[in-house]
Amino acid sequence: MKYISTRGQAPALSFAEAMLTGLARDGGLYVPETIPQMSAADIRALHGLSYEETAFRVMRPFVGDSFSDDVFHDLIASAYANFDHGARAPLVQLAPGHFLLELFHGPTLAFKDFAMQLIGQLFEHELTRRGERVCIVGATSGDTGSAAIEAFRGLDAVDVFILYPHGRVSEVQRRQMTTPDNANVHALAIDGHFDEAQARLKDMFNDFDFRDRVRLAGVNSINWARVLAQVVYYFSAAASLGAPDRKVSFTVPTGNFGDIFAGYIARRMGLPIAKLNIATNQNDILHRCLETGEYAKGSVSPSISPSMDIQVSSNFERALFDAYDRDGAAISQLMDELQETGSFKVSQGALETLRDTFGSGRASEEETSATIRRAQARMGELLCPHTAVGVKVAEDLRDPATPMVTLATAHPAKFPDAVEAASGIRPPLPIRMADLYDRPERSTQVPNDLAALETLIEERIAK
Ligand SMILES: Cc1ncc(COP(=O)(O)O)c(C=O)c1O
Ligand SMILES: N[C@@H](CCOP(=O)(O)O)C(=O)O
Repeated sequence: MKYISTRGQAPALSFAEAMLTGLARDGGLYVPETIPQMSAADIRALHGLSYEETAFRVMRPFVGDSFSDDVFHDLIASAYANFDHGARAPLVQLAPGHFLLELFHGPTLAFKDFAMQLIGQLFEHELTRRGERVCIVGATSGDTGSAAIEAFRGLDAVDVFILYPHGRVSEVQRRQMTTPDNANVHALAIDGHFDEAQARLKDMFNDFDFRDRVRLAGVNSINWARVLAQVVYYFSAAASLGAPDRKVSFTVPTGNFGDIFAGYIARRMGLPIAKLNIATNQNDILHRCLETGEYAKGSVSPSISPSMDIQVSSNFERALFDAYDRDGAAISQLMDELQETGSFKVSQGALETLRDTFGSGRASEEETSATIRRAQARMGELLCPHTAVGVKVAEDLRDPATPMVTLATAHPAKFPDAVEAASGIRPPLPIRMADLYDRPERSTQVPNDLAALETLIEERIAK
C-alpha cells in the first residue's frame, strides 16, 4: 500500500513513512493510492466483534507491511485498554431512528483519543525500531492538543509542542494541555486563532531546513494515520445498526474536516452510508461552499463550540482531490488561489460529486443552546456544544426512512460553562480528573510569528 500527495509532486510513501512524514513535501496531504474494499460479507462479519477486532480488520489493508499482524493487534489492544467504556464507542438512542455515537470515553474525553491513543503506540513502536527521535508540533482548537499530549507525554522518542489559541479554548481543555508535568511536553498559547496556528504549523513543514533539522512530525489530521483510525467507528456503528443490509446516514460536527473525511473513506471502502452531513457552527465555510460552490474564508468568530472555530478546513483538500479525479495540479492551483485571494470556486462537476456524498447545515449559537436544553429536558441527555450542533443539523436534514447517527464528539464536562448556561446543569468531570483545577499549569505565550516559534522550539529541544 502506497500513499500519494494531493498535490501530485511528492514521493509516494509507505504507511509508516507517511505517518512519520506528516505533510507531504509539496505542501499536500497524503492519501492512499487505492482504497481497499470491504465486501458485504466482510461487513456482515463485523457483527458482534470487539471494537479492537473491528479496528484490526478495517485498518489492516491500509497498513501494508509497515507493521506485522501480531504487532498491529497488540498496539490496537494497548491503544484502547484505558477507555472508560467496554464498547469503546457505544451507540445510544436519542429519538426513534436517531442515535448518538459516543466518542468521548477515552482519556481526554473527546473523539481525538481514538486516533491519538493509537498513533502514540504506532509512533513509539516505529521510532524505537528505527532508533530515531522526532519533534511533534501540533495545532489545536482544544481537543487535538490535549489528546496528543496525553498520548505522547513521557515517551522517550518524541518532544511534543502544542500551539493552542490564547484565550479561545475552554478552561478544561487548557488545563488538560498545561497541567501535565512531563519534560517532553510544551504547551504554547499563540496570539491568534486556530487557523493561524495551523498555518504556522504548515509553514514549519514547508521550511525544509527547519523541518529536517528538528525532524518535524505532525499529529494533526494532516497525518493520514489520524484519519485512518477514525474510519473504524463508522464501521462499528453502521454494523450494529444492520449494515451492510441497511443504509445509515451520519451527521458529523465539523471543523477541520478530518472526522467526516474518515466517514467518506468508510463509504468509499463499501460501507453503505446514505449521506454524510457536515454540521458547522457559525464558522460555516464548508456549509457555504456546499451551497454556493464558493470556498471563501470569512473571519473566525468565537463560539460556544470552540473546537470548530475553523475557517480553513485542512482535510477538505483530500475530498477535493477525489472530486477533481485525483488531479494534483488542479488541487495545487486551487490551494495557491486560496492562499493568494482567500477563496476559490469549485468546478460544477466537482461540486456535484461532493453533493452526492455530503449534505450540510449550520447551527447558530441560539440553536446550539436550545438543542442542549431540549435534549436534556426531553431525553435526559446532556450534550456538549459540538454534539449539539450535530444534533440540530441532523434533525434538520434527516430522512426518516434511514437511521441517522450523530457523532457525539466530546464529553459535556469539557465545556461546563456553555452546557450549564444552556441547561442549568453543570456536568462534573470524571473522578479520575477531579483534581484538574488544582494542578499547577505550565504554558508559554508565543507570538503568531514563524521565526519566533522555530527559535523557541529549537532552543527547547537543544536543552
Ligand atoms: C469536540 C469536537 N467536535 C468536532 C470537531 C471537528 O472535527 P474535525 O476537525 O475533524 O472536523 C472537533 C475538532 O476537531 C472537536 O474537538
Ligand atoms: N478541532 C481540532 C482542530 C484540529 O483538528 P485536527 O483533527 O486536524 O487535529 C482540535 O480540537 O484541535
